[in-house]
Amino acid sequence: MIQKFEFEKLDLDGAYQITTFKSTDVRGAFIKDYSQPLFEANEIHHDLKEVFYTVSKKGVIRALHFQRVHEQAKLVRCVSGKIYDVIVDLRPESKTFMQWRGFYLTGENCRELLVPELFAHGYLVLEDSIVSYKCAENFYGEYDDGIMWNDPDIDVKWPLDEVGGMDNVIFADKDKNLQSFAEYKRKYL
Ligand SMILES: Cc1cn([C@H]2C[C@H](O)[C@@H](COP(=O)(O)OP(=O)(O)O[C@H]3O[C@@H](C)C(=O)[C@@H](O)[C@H]3O)O2)c(=O)[nH]c1=O
Repeated sequence: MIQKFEFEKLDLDGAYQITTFKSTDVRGAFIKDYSQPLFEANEIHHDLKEVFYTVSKKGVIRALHFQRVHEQAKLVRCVSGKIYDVIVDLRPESKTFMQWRGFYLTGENCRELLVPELFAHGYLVLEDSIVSYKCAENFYGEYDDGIMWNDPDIDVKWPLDEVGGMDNVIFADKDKNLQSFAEYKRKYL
C-alpha cells in the first residue's frame, strides 16, 4: 500500500499538518517525511540545519519552548508512540497571536507538523515516544526560551486524563520554572 504526501494548511498562518509518504509491504514500512522539492512544490520553504530526536516516557510534558532570536521553524514528527502536540502563535503582528492548537501525532498516523518561526511548541507524551525534529535554524542556547506549560493567558487544554492525571506528569526541573506569558510580554514585546 502506498500513502502519498498530503499537505494541510492550518488556520495559523505558515503552519501545516503533513501526512508523510508511506509504503508498506510484507517486510514492514518505508516512510519518507521530508523532500525539499516536494515541499517547495507545495510552497513550503524549509531548509535543514539540524536534525535531532527526543525519547520520552508516558506522562512527560516538554513545553512550551521556542528560540527567541534566530527563530527556528521545525518539522516535528512522532516516529514511535503517541503525543499530544501543541503549537502557540507568538508573533505579535499575527491575527492569531496567542492562539494555540493541539494535534495527536503517532507513529502510526505518520502526521507531522510544520511549526513556523516564533511559535512556541510543546507536547504531552501519551505513550512512550520518540519525536524527531528537522530544524531550519541552528540551536542557540542563549536564546532558548519558554513559557510555562499551564500559562493562564495561553490556557492550553492538555488531555491530562489520558495519562491518568497530574500525578503522573513528568517535567524537567527547567520546565517547572519557566516564565509566564505576561512576564515574557513585559520583557520582550
Ligand atoms: C533543543 C536542543 C537542546 N540541546 C541541549 C541542551 C540540553 O543540554 C539538552 C536537552 O535540551 P532540552 O532540555 O532543552 O530539551 P527539550 O526540553 O526536549 O527541548 C525541546 O523541546 C521541544 C518541545 C522543542 O520544541 C524543541 O525545540 C526543544 O526546545 O540538549 C542541544 O544541544 N541542541 C538543541 O537543539
